Amino acid sequence: MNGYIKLARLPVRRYRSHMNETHLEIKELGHRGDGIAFTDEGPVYVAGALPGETIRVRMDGNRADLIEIIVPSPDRVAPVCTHDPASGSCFMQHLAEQPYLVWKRSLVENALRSAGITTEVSETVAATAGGRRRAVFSAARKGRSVVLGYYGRASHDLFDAAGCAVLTPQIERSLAGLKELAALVLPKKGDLRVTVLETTAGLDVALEKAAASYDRQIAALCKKAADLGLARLSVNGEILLEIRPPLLDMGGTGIVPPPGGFTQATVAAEEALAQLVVQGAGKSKWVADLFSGIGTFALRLARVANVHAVEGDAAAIAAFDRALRKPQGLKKVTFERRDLFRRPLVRDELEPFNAVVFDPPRAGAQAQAEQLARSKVKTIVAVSCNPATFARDVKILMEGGYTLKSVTPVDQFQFSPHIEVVGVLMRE
Ligand SMILES: C[S@@+](CC[C@H](N)C(=O)[O-])C[C@H]1O[C@@H](n2cnc3c(N)ncnc32)[C@H](O)[C@@H]1O
Repeated sequence: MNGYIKLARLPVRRYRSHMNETHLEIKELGHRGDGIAFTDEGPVYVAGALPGETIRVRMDGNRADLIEIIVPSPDRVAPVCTHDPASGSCFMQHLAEQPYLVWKRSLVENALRSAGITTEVSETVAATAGGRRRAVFSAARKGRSVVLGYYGRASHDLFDAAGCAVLTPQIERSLAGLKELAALVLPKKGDLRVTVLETTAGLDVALEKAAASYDRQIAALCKKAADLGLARLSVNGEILLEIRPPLLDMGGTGIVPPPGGFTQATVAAEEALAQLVVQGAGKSKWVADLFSGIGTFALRLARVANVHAVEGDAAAIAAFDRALRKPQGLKKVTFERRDLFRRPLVRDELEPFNAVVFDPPRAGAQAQAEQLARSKVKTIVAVSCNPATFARDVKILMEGGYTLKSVTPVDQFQFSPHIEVVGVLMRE
């Protein structure tokens, strides 16, 4: 009778999950960073587990929650930050640096293999030194307090970013003040998007999805921004305060990016990618830089070649235009705003260029790759943040007669499953 009462009082979920406990041996690391065990029922994915480990888990369909590590991997290390590893995208803090960089390279190798491309992939360039100078946070009310941070992995739980180990020290130090700033304009529903960019003039902060009534807070927002020593503050696309122009140095050319606009997340990655791009373009006299953003590559390429930059975002092109108005010692630079998904540069338009660089968003550049595959352009440098669409686009180019000369992964989002990649192709 006593036993029955005890059992009846057990929460049903705990009782059930106890029944689902089992042991697994992890054999592989998946592309999202999960350990994979192979069972009679198929593969089982376990977040936080590493190949070679024997673990006790609670099964949940083809996933399992890690309860205990019975035999740890020699590659397991202590996480560098105190946050729950499920917060943000820093899932891979438990893997030592060397096997981590090898895993990152395997993400590119596997994507190429899936597209039927076998090629040597260079070692991953670790480009995380100095920390993330651009970070996008969410801010929302949680009970009585305000949280400024990241969403957990596949969850709606917002984790506070305080103490985040992957940010630049300046951004990390500013988090408490930025939270106070965000609290002034939190929307009633949903969350505030807070983009922070460290520039040579200080932090450039863009708040988006702010409460429509933010007008009433303008004085308080400006005071807070000045107290925090921000270079610039924008709310819902409107620049409220610019104490100093938030300047970035793009290989010797100064540029003020649009509020909240795209930049590479770390200076180290920007420099590594740009170096691979400039090297890849080689001695080409005329280079097209497609999906050029604010000119991260174009401004560096223009030191040695004539450049035509093409970008879809009006604010990015306007910033690029402003940067060009100051004498910079650059070769001839032209630009156009154009939607390259709908209207890629066609074969005849590609004719004048000896080299083409493209760096599209995650969706890739299929339409542009199809045009390039029919072109006579000698050198193509494909830059990507998505190995799957990179492989698809490279395959299109190879089917059009290009030879893949090199593939280099660049790690800018430390501990995450994200990887940048640069491929150089030539028509021989
Ligand atoms: C990954 S970013 C690269 C930007 C730049 N190369 C850099 O490194 O800073 C991709 C760029 O493609 C632009 N973009 C997105 N869709 C586009 C489209 N359909 N046509 C043209 N540009 C587009 C974005 O605005 C963004 O600037």
